[in-house]
Amino acid sequence: MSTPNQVLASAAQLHQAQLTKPQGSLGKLEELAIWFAARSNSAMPARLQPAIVVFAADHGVAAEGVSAFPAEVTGQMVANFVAGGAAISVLAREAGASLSVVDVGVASNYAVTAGSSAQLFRVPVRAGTANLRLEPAMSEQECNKAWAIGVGSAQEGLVRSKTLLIGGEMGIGNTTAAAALICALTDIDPIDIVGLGTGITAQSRENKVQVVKDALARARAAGAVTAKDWLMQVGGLEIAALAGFYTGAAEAGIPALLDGFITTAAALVAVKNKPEVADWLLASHCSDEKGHRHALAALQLEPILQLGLRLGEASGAALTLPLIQSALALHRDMATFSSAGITTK
Ligand SMILES: Cc1cc2ncn([C@H]3O[C@H](COP(=O)(O)O)[C@@H](O)[C@H]3O)c2cc1C
Ligand SMILES: O=C(O)c1cccnc1
Repeated sequence: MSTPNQVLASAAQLHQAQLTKPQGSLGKLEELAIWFAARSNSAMPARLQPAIVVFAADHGVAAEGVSAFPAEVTGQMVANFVAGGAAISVLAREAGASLSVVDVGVASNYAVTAGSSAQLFRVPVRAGTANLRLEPAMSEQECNKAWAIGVGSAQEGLVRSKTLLIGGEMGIGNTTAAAALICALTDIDPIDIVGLGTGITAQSRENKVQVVKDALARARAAGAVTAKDWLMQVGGLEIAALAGFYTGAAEAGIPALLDGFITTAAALVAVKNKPEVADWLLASHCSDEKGHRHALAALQLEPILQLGLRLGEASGAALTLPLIQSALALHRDMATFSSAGITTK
């Protein structure tokens, strides 16, 4: 796996010091330019070519009443992504990012219209996971298959010539799976991680906490130890694909921008499985889902934005793109003190 280039980072830092502004006055934007310089082939990184890939799958645990919406919404939203009407459809267009949808396990039938705004790949590993409260969400083989689809999505034609990869997700019930994974991999109590997802009531949340506790106890008794063990026990097919996606991005030396709670849970799995993946991850925002900030802290990631979002789909990552592109444009295009003839002390 390649590592970020510290020589380019130092060159970028020196360049920042010469731009016509007080030192450090562009705050986090300066850090972003230096971060990308270390991960591109140049101290002056070009405008990013972002690719958004949304992984979709269903969750057997939806039968436990853990979501405010029925499971069929997963497939219906896939159709909405393809038709161009979802939040991520709009935001991808605004940001000039390509949008692809990968169905790794949607259980319901859904119809897609021709003349689509997003490319759809139907490669279901199985029709949704099993109910993770009662049994392993998937087999080891299914988990590896979903993971491999994610790796392939980060390395093959889908993202050719792209310089920033963004993973998104759609899967009714997936905040339950993500919460269980975060608890398992950080040892934080479900009370502090389980949130309201699509907007369940406080009473439903109590049930959701219990579902996560039961799943963790069951998986622990079944001998779950490694990140991949936990992923097959209490994860989801789209979460496995996302973990593979981040791993594939890191292996290809392409930075990946995280979105919300679920993508961060997948990143945690990828990093616990292979710590070097962390070098290629950037956090876009901190969502309103209760445990997100804990998951980001476990990855030692600082989010760029906090807008009270709780949507997923890659929406928070897409919203961060204009800021990142601006950071790079400032780095490339601002005058230096000497070129502008501005005196310093
Ligand atoms: C219409 C609609 C669009 C969405 N887009 C993303 N999610 C988000 O909500 C789901 C997770 O929440 P929970 O665990 O409570 O089911 C995921 O599909 C996530 O991507 C949506 C949810 C709905 C209902
Ligand atoms: O933070 C997220 O990604 C999120 C939160 C609630 C529901 N769906 C996604």
